[in-house]
Amino acid sequence: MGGPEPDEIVVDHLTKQYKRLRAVDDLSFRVRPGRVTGFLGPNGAGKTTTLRMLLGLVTPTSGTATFGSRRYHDLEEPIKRVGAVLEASSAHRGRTGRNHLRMICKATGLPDSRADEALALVGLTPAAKRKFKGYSLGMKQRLGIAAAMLGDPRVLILDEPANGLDPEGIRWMRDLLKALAGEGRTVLVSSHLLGEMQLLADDVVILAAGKLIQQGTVDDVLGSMNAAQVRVRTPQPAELTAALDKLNATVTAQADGALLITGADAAAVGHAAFTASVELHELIGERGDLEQVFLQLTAGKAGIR
Ligand SMILES: Nc1ncnc2c1ncn2[C@@H]1O[C@H](COP(=O)(O)OP(=O)(O)OP(=O)(O)O)[C@@H](O)[C@H]1O
Repeated sequence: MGGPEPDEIVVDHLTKQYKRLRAVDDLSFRVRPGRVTGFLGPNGAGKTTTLRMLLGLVTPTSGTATFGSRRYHDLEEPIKRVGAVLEASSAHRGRTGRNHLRMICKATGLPDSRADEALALVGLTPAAKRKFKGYSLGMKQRLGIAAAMLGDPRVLILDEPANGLDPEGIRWMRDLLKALAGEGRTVLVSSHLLGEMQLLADDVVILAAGKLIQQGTVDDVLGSMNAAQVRVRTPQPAELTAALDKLNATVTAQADGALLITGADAAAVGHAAFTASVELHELIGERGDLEQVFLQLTAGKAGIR
């Protein structure tokens, strides 16, 4: 791997130890600009802790989390480099959305005009003069993104942004994040909504119990051996199972008499059957979905720690 680009997120041997609990355990991965990267893991996997270390809100026990090669606190004008939405945005209840954003502009030296631009970006212009206490959860999420986008940052970090959104809101969020990545920004989104990630993300980083389980493009992760699933019918199930055992594939008998095989693709199963002179009546390769891969990858690692 070459040196990092300035807008690349680089997590390098990052560890956070809380007394007896190692929330993040020697974690290394990179997040590239111009793509949406899904940060996935079961509850308690360490996603939020990692994002907080990136943003300088939690001090790592060891290792580093940087933008290019600079820590958040070492960035000049961080509001123009990195935008973050860590939890449903909070604002003073009696303040309007626009005034909330204008106050952030004032505090960070941005022109007031950015408030209205950011409101327009997230479709909140009609609610600009409404008070925060009257905002729905979806509107609060939008306001949080508007705040993160005030400085027009090249890197955007969002922790569970789809929480509380209705299907239309989720589609809106997906389109916005894809468009922002399309402009060359780095977009890192944590979520446990796997179906949504499959639609949204280009790359995924999968975490369980503080450790990296897998990283790659969504296509690669889905296409990985564990995702492949093959459905077979044969009058010689015992012989086929014995032949597949040598490939370390898992064979499960289905209620309808078919065998479901994971850990080998259709070509490997066909070849094993041919070599062992096993007659096949049906051979169908099926692609797993991200949910399935995720469950396989994190199986047994997601327990209470
Ligand atoms: N300040 C803290 N002190 C002690 N333990 C903590 C602290 N913050 C987080 N933890 C623990 O670290 C582990 C990882 O938590 P974290 O919130 O990073 O996970 P997560 O992947 O974001 O999970 P979730 O999806 O549930 O938010 C959890 O077991 C959590 O209880």
